[in-house]
Amino acid sequence: MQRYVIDNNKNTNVEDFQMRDMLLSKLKKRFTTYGYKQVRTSTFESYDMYSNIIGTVNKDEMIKVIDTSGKVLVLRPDVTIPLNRMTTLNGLTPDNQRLFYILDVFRQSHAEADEKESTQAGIECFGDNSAEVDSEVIMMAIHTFQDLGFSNFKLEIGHAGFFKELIQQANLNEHELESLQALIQSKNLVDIEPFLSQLNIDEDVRVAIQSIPMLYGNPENVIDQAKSIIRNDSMKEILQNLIDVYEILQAYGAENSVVFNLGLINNMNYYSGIIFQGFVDNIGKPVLMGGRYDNLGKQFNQPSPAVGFAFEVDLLIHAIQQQELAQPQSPVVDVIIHYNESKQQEALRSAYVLRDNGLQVLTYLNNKSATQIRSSYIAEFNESQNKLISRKIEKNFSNPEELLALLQKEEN
Ligand SMILES: N[C@@H](Cc1c[nH]c[nH+]1)C(=O)O
Repeated sequence: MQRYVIDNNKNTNVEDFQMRDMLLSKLKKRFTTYGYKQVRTSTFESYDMYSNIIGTVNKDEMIKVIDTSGKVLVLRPDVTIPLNRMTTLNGLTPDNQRLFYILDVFRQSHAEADEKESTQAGIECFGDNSAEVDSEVIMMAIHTFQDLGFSNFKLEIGHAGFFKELIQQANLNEHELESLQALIQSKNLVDIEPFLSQLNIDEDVRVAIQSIPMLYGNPENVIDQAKSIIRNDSMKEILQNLIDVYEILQAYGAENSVVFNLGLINNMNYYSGIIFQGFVDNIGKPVLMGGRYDNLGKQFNQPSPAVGFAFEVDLLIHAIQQQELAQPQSPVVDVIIHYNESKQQEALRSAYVLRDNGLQVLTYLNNKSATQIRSSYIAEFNESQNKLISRKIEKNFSNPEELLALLQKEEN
């Protein structure tokens, strides 16, 4: 028989779903405490928009669909771009400056052809380009990592402009630039030197570029080292921006969670300022990416400073499972009611009252087996008595209201 399975490992079971739901509610709660409001964007986007915008997802990685009128669409490959378009076109209001989303994005890289769909939980903050906002956004990411129980996570902070400024002085063609970016990204010190020597660039620019992969680690050390390769005022400003952000992170008490990496290069090319990636143990890829992208709005004819990030939810789940950070399994329901036929009316009325008060209830006639299902309480209705049982108590009650009162008292 044909097995119509497209993506086997995406068929998650109920337990995985519950754990995912718990994770998402933690993320939502945290984002909300920083004043962010949830939004969504359309699943279908115009292919033309993505192909005309500079610095977006690689065209080959987008998943295209054709609608009934023959128009080419793409499945949402990124959320930052449509949200940026939405806010720049609608104009900034107090309500749309701080937005968050939990949405699927669709991309298919050649390296990971099976992965087409992943969930991102992200935030975007529009309308302010201060170091305070950069730091607050980074702090929010750190706070979220802490909520999820990761003890050993790191945020690597860099700057999209630092590398770009240096590179401009080297006059590389597109192909050379791509190769150099790949070498720097993989910190391939062995190959960088010969690669740069065969290009026609100034000696001191070459030495400066060569030192970029080493600009990694303790922020204070990196800042000191970077000072020695500064070549113009823009680079000086960039370094000052990094210093400012670091000082504010120190004020938050978050300095131990960050390292500086001036060789950091993010996938998206729309970044113009500070950029960052988040890492946890045993996951070879960043589980979080973000940064400042002040120039993206200009492509919708409306400049708008903005900064944001997105967590890769599927990678987070993988990490949580690996590190066994998920809480022990919670009861499936609050109360299981067992009843005899003679007590049916009383038992079902009790179930109604409890459910009406927000409790999760399952009912079983004549002790029909429900032993597999975990519940915090069992309520028994039989000829002789009505009894509420939990690990801690065993108490009699005579009507639904009394049962509810008992449960409420126990929970307080
Ligand atoms: N959209 C980016 C993440 C991001 C959100 N905001 C800023 N950057 C990505 O998919 O990598």
